[in-house]
Amino acid sequence: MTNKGTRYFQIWERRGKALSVCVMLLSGTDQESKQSNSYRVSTTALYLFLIMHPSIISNSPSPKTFEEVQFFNRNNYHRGIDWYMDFFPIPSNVTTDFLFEKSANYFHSEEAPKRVASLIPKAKIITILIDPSDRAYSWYQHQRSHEDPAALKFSFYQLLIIDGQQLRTDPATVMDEVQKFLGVSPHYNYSEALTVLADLRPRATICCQISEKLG
Ligand SMILES: Nc1ncnc2c1ncn2[C@@H]1O[C@H](COP(=O)(O)OS(=O)(=O)O)[C@@H](OP(=O)(O)O)[C@H]1O
Repeated sequence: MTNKGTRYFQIWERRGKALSVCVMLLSGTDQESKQSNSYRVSTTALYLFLIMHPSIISNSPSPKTFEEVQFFNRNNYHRGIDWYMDFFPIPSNVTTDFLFEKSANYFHSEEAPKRVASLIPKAKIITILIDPSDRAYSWYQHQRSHEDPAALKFSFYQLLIIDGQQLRTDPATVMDEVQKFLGVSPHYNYSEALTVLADLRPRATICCQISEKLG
């Protein structure tokens, strides 16, 4: 635990806040895109379902960071635990150990996991994963609705999404789809050219088989 983490933890204990705070480190699947990788993964639905529960309390919105607290990933962390806890106004008639917050950018922050581990070692963390192609399509439609120039330039019909697992186990079918997508002719019969076992052999073996077949 860092010195700062230790100090915060002592303050935390002094305040008697021995609470289980659930920090939602929300995740999309596009880890390359730092801007968008935690959006469109159904966080709103989960958030709304959680706050329906009478024993679960979420943070009050932060006007500065589009409602999310963004405590663990940004300089807000240096404002201290009191600043953070002020986002959790617990009504006097409610007793609960279940507080949570979701801040989409925690997922790809390098600092956030370390800080959470220092400050709330028993935190429970929820991550949502969705199919990357579903998520990509959702994000694309979202960007178009906000008139993002890049999204408006391309139709989704210009994009073919390949299942990487299927490419390993059933490459001939995938290559049929690729040919159809490209509109290339003549149709090349990959079934005859490739004989790849459908089980999960080591990649080197599969590559060797393909190379041998392609000669
Ligand atoms: N009940 C339920 N369960 C699971 N998913 C649901 C549910 N309700 C809505 N949705 C879908 O959530 C998608 C929006 O995700 P987010 O709320 O994370 O979007 S945002 O980042 O806050 O803009 C968005 O997905 P797409 O419709 O594919 O874009 C919503 O349809």
